[in-house]
This record gives sequence, structure tokens and C-alpha cells, in this order.
Amino acid sequence: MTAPNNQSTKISQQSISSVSALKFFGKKLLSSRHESKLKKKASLPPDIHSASAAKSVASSSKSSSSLKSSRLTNPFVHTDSTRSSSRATGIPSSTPRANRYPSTPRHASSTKLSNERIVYNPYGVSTAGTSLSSVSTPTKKDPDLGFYLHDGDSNIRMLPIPIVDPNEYLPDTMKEVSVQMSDNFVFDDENKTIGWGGSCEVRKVRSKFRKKDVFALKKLNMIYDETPEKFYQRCSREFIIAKQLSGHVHITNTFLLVKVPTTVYTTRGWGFVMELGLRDLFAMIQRSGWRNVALAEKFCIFKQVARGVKFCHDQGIAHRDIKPENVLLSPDGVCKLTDFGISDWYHKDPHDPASPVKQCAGMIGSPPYAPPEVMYYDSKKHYDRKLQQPYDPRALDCYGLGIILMTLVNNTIPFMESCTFDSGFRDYCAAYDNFVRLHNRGFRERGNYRPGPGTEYHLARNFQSGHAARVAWRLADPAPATRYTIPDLFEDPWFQGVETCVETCVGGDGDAHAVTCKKPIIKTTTYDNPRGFNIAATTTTTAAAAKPTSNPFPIRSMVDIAVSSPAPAPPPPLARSNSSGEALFTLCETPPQLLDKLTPHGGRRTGSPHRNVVHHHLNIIDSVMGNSSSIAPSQVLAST
Ligand SMILES: Nc1ncnc2c1ncn2[C@@H]1O[C@H](COP(=O)(O)OP(=O)(O)OP(=O)(O)O)[C@@H](O)[C@H]1O
Repeated sequence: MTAPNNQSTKISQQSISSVSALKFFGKKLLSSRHESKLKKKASLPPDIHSASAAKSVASSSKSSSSLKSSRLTNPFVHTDSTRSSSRATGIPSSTPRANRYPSTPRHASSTKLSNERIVYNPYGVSTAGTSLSSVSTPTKKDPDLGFYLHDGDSNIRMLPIPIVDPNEYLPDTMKEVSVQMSDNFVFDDENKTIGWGGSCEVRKVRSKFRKKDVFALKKLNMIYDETPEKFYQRCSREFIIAKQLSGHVHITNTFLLVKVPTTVYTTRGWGFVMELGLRDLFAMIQRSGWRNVALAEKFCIFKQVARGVKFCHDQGIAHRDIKPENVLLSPDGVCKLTDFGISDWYHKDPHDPASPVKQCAGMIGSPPYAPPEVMYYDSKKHYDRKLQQPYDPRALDCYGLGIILMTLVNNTIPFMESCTFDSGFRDYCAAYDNFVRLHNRGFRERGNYRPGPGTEYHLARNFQSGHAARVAWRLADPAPATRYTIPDLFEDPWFQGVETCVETCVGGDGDAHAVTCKKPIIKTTTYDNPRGFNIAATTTTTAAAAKPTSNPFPIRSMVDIAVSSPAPAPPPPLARSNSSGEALFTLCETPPQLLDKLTPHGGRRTGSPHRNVVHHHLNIIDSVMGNSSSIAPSQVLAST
């Protein structure tokens, strides 16, 4: 084991007392995409954000300007596919997405990019010769035609024409009669990006037929030296998992995988039409108002996230990137998991839930939500290989949940990285051992529900309950063998007693219900099903629906994955409807007395019964975000 590099040391020595420190965390192990997301999270205009990096931008101006000119000459040129193809195929499909990212900042020239080795780079800033202060960022000013054609970023490569039919990569049950986004949706006039990720840009789209129905379009981008084939495989895999999980109240619904045309809003490619979230949890926590949010509310949020994770596990899927950025708050204030980009089926035989758990190896997830057994694979830390043991992906999700609970309660992340190079993490491990040795020898034993650490322990101080601290610490147990599992968590009496404002229900119980999400209306299609796919579309399509036929084509890789995925588990205990425009699920109304208890600041009551269900979380959003909801009330209503 050697000392970490300077960058790591520098980062781990930063103070984490400030909430703004959060901006450096929870980022998937990727490079410069991290930074453009930081820009969004920090809510800074691009120019302000990049001001500190102006020097390095200048230093790279040569490559940028050459890119700019080539961009203007022929914006549709797709370069480097041959070279990238050979390298990309060397990466096993199970390789975590994060590990595929090279360390080059995104603004660097694509020529340079193609020669980069793929190395782990947690913050996306530690390229040779760069320091945190000299990190350059893509500049988004002066958008011209080239800007739009390149998603404003010179390293986003365009897919070659023709864009492949998404149905080619989907199992029959997920094939759709309409695969063109423009058949049924239009971009929102606002022309705003509402979210960025490592490989995507999220925008609002509206139904062509009911303008009040607003959805999110997650436009997917090719990353680094990915080949088009790898891109299609990666995205269809993410879609299949997201779609399999859709329908649960704590999962963001993913409806369609569509072809996106080149417009002034975006470049051509593939995109997911999804349920629109109002904010992600990260955006909430980093606001100063978060400190004033009552613990009961925070615990409620935590329980909702945990329910989402449990549902994934029940479906045979491990999320593998649990962090506040991947929890969206719906316009009703319901927490929903999103981003299944590095999720995976965790049974050796996905068809057989009784088959053993497929152990993982390699660096995935996002510090500090990734547990120590994963961090041992961080190549920059040069850990002894013996420490790199296969790990259970479900334990990764549990650890992430524990760190989320600590973060919610402490208003900041507990430490930067869950690895021994981080002094905060070392302190936590020492405190953990002390607590077990001195206060509660049976702490790690199953069924031990004695209170966890108290105020004398730094990371337990704000819980105001030894039982709540127990749950956080047991989930974030550095030792995977003794860490709380999801069944352990759901058996924990404190966790069971946490009251949530969102109760899923089977329906038909006579209670008032809240409709929280509608499926998009699919009315028209320009799809003529050239390959004669067997389309088992469940949507009501009034126009030219393709005639179902059997699929005469050989099964391709992703279809294989899809087909070999577990047969859809029994639907969750939620009222479902297949008809277009109807609710996917319902929420039980929380009794008014419970709402009063949960709403310390006085709840916002409206005449609508379903508003009462989760209105206190809307209060949180209002108070924490300064009432700056990005979604107009009409849009909120549209989805309720
Ligand atoms: N359906 C949605 N509604 C509203 N915002 C969304 C939606 N989906 C994603 N976002 C926003 O976009 C951000 C990026 O989305 P997502 O995490 O799915 O992308 P990603 O490329 O997988 O990101 P990362 O690489 O950081 O994990 C989210 O953190 C969230 O803020």
C-alpha cells in the first residue's frame, strides 16, 4: 500500500463541516461530467463556475479552437469509431460504467481523448498536471449552431446515422409501436436543461396531445470512446432495468426508449421518456434551509428511499449507486429512486431467484456512498490485492443507505471517501470499534436492538435517538459481513416505527387516493415496424399500430440480457392500469392527525384530498428551495 496521490490527499484534507463540501461528494467515479454536474448542483451560471478555471481553459484553447472549427465545418462528423471500437470491446460488459471513464476532462480534444488510458478518477479532476484549482470546464457561453449540434460540449460524440431502432435491443414485452420522440412529444418551450449526469442531459418534454402532461427526457450521450454498439447495449440495459422497476411508488417511472431527433434543443440519439421529478435530494440537502427540516421529516425521506431499495432487491436488482443525487422528489414530495445506469441483476441466474448471488469485483458507485470493500478496488490507492475480495452488491446499497441517513441528519456527508486513506473514515471506524468494545458488545449481532451510539460520538450526535443512530451505523457498518441487510433493516423496530407520509396501498380500501403519475399518451406513430417485431405494446395507440408478428431476427446481445432477465416479478401491491393516461399507482391518504404531527411548520392544506398526502414534503421543498420550484403549478397538477 502506498500513500495516495496528492490530489486525493488534498481532497481528503478539506474541511467537510460546510454543506458546500457536499458538492465534491457523491459523484460517480467519473471525470469531467462530474464537474458539469457540480455546476448545476451549485446553481451557478456557467461563466461564474468556470471563472476559476479560466486559466486552464485558456491553456487548452488550442485544442478547443481546433475543435470548434471542425465542429463548425461538419458538426455531424463522427470520428474515431474504429479506434474506440477496438478498445471498448476489451472492456467486459460487466465493467462498471464508472471505470470506463478516462481521466481526461470532458472539454479536452477528442483526438487526445482517443489516446487516453482508462483510469479511475473519482473526482474527474486529477489528470496529470492539474490541480483542483486549475480544473477547466467546458464553456457554454455564446451558443451557436455548433453548440446545439454538440450538446454544448465538444466531447459528446454523435451517433452515426441511421440511429438504431430501440426495439432491436428490447425484449418483446418492452417493444413499442412508436419509437420516435417527436411522434408524441415536443420539447418544452423553456429550453432548459433540468439535470446533467455522467452521460446524459435531462430536459422537459410535453405530450403533443395534452400539453399539461410534462415528462422528463433523459437524452443519453455516448461516453468517451464508447462505440455506438456499446452505447446501444448500455442504454438499452439501463432502460430494461428501469422499466422492469417502474410502477413502484418509490421508483421514478421510465416509460419509453425513443429516438431523439436533432433539433435546436438537442442532438440526435436515444432518450428515455420518464416521469418528471421536481428536484433531487442532493439539491435539497445542500440548501441552508435543510438544517431546519425536522428529524421526523428526514427519517420519513430515508424510509421512502429504503423502500425503493427494497423493491429493487425484491426484483432481483441491485441499484449500486445509491446517493442523494439519484433520489428524485416528485411534485407531490414523494421520494423516488432513479438512475439505473450501473444497476444489475444480482442472481447468478436472473431467471432463478433461488440461484446464488452474483458477487461483484471492481470499483463502482460514488464516494463516500461506496463502502470500503468497494474502495479497495480504487487503483489510485494501490491497496494490497488480497484486500480486493468479491462483494455482494446488495451490501453496497445498504451501506449507501446508511451514509444517506447520516447525511440527512448531519446536513453534510460524514467523510469524503469510505476508505482508510480518509482520516474521517478512519475516525469513524475507530469510533465504531470503541462503541462495540466499550458500550454494546452485541451491537453487530442480529436482533440486538439496544440503542446505538449516543452524543459522545461525533457521527451520532445529531440523531437525538440511540435507536436511529443504531440503524444508520448498522447500515454503514464498515464490515460487510455484519452490515444490516434490507431484511434486517425492515425488521428493526425503530425503522418500523418511522412514520411516513406516503403509504402504498393495494387500493379499493375506500380511502382517498392520490394519483401521482400518468403514463404518456401514445397516439401517433411513424413506425412501420420494418423488421416485423412482435410488439406487445400495452398503450392505446389510435394510429397505425404495427401488426404483431414473430421476431424473425436473431437475438442480439442486449435482447439476450433482457430475455434472460428474471421474468417480471409479481406486480407490487399497487393499483395499476394499462390504459393510456391513467394512474400507475395510488397513494393512501395520511390521516390528518399524523400530518399535523409530521408538519411542525403548519401544513399547507388545500381542498384536494390527495394534496394532504404528502403536503409537508412540498413544504420542505418550498422552504428549503426558497419556493423556487422549477415546475409551474399547472405542471404539478398535470401529473396528479
Ligand atoms: N426524471 C427526472 N426528472 C427530473 N430530473 C431528473 C430526472 N432524471 C434525472 N434528473 C436529474 O438529472 C440528474 C442526472 O440524471 P441521472 O443521475 O439519471 O444521470 P447519470 O448520467 O446516470 O448521472 P450520474 O453519472 O451522475 O449518476 C439527476 O441527478 C437529476 O438531478
